[in-house]
Amino acid sequence: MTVFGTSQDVTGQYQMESQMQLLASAFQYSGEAILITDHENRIVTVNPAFSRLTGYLPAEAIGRNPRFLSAGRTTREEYQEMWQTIQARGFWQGEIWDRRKDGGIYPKWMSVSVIRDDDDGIRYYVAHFTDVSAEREAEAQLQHIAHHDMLTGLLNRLSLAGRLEQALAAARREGGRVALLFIDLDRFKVINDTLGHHVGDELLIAVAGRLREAVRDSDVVARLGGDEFVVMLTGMEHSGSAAMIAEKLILSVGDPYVIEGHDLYTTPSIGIAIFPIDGDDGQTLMKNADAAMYHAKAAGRNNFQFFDSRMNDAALERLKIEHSLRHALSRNEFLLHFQPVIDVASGRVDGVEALIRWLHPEQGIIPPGRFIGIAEETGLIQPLGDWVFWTACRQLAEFKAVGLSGLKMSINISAMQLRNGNLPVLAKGAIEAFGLDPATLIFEVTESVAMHQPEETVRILDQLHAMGIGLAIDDFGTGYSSLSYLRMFPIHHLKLDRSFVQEIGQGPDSWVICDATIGLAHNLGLKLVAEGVETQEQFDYLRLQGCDLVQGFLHSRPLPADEVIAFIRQRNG
Ligand SMILES: Nc1nc2c(ncn2[C@@H]2O[C@H](COP(=O)(O)O[C@H]3[C@@H](O)[C@H](n4cnc5c(=O)[nH]c(N)nc54)O[C@@H]3COP(=O)(O)O)[C@@H](O)[C@H]2O)c(=O)[nH]1
Repeated sequence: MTVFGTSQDVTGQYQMESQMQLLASAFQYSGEAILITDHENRIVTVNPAFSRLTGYLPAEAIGRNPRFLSAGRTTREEYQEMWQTIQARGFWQGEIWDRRKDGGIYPKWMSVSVIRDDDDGIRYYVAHFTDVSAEREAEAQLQHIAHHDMLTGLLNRLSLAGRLEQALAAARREGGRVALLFIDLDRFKVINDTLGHHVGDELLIAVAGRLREAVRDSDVVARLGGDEFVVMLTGMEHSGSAAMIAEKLILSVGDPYVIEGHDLYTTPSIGIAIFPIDGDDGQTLMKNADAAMYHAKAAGRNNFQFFDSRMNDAALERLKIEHSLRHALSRNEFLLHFQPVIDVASGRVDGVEALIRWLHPEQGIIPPGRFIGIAEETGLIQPLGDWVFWTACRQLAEFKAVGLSGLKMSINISAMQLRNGNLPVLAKGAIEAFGLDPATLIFEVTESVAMHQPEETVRILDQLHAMGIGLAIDDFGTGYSSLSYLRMFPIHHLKLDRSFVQEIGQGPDSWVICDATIGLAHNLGLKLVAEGVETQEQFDYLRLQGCDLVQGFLHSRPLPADEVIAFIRQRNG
């Protein structure tokens, strides 16, 4: 069979068609929204990704000018610049804000290209775009993290430094004042160490909220880390305004907190430095506010202090002590002195209180008032307290060995020692190692430590009591004792703080607290020990009121071991 016909080469057409199909699929399935407009910028077509992103179907978009998508956030100038670039270069890329059909606005990253005809006239504009909200949110979050404290949401140290520089620049220009209030929470470490970091964190969040509420929105509140905060005040007429705000912060932060069922208390110590009086730059002001804060701590905490140039010497001194304290234990620089406790009725020495002394190689004897607080804040009180305990027990065994059997040894126990759970084990070890009678050991816990976390204190004191160890509440009258807890503590002694003893004879009501405390102790079946008895008048009054035991310079200062042995032998015969 013969076939006649003509043939034509369709390869080019075929290639063109398959190219078109490929482009159509790319348009159809592109993940990026694509919108094509004609030379008058009327929408000719949109792809499915456009509808998914904007919410508009093709029929709702075609024929319209794309400006209907605008969120109204991109400025007229920005659009003008975009069009100028498109006309001049045939291409533009950038970010603009649009609005979806549902009203939601979003930033989009868009590229616009021009397609020209054979005569170089504009035929189409092709725009590709994607929603970049997620990227912008992530960036904003990173910015937030970089400038804020993650726990409390307050500004961080970095942002504070920036704000401080701005405020100082404005104050220099306009002749204003800037106050920095450096705030450190008193005994926060105890809460953190005893109730755990999650409770400590909640407390910091609550404190941050109170600080924020106590000042104006325009004032800056920042957390530097740990329990350190800074409030920066601007636009003050005089320094008195900073004092008023500090007072307000003390009241607000000092109110009780209820966190995870615990009633918690903390107070702030605040140091104030003011531009231009206390420093000309941010760094100096921060350093001076910090020094003033340490001064507030030293002045009894829960107060504020203005910076004074002499404070830098004190801050330096504190730093030096903290530094050398870290090595003092391994260098064997501590020793114990013992202050006799006198039985009022018999006049005999009933026991002694172990009091630590630091024999500093350059400064000589440093009293505990200058380093116990630092040891508590730095955590060094734990090894130091263990050393005191062990050394006092060894000394008690030596007292017994030289014939002073039955003598009692009172030992001060810090908050951290009380709560870390190790104390009963340590006590058992020492009692066994030195063959001590547990009843000759008396642990002294200050009233504020005991009342800070009373349920926990009861639990630990119960364990020590069960071992036969005697317990005393120290500095009684200076804290805020709840009588119901006092009844629950398995204690044997109340130690009346020396500030009340020293008031005896000083005025018409000077005896009231002494009398009431003696009465309270006896009603609870406890012995009352009066501390700091310095005069015969104080002693006579206390004896008359039925005080059981006294301790003070009238009878003896704290003495080294050999001297206290001689004192007891002479006194007890
Ligand atoms: N956690 C520990 N704390 C301790 C330890 N050793 C001491 N301390 C505490 O340090 C504070 C100051 O103690 P110190 O300088 O030793 O003063 C004691 C006495 O010297 C002083 N005192 C005694 N009698 C008088 C007096 O008649 N007048 C007067 N002005 N002061 C006197 O009182 C201090 C004893 O106080 P107290 O413990 O409350 O009985 C002090 O708080 C110590 O507790 C330690 O090893 N661990």
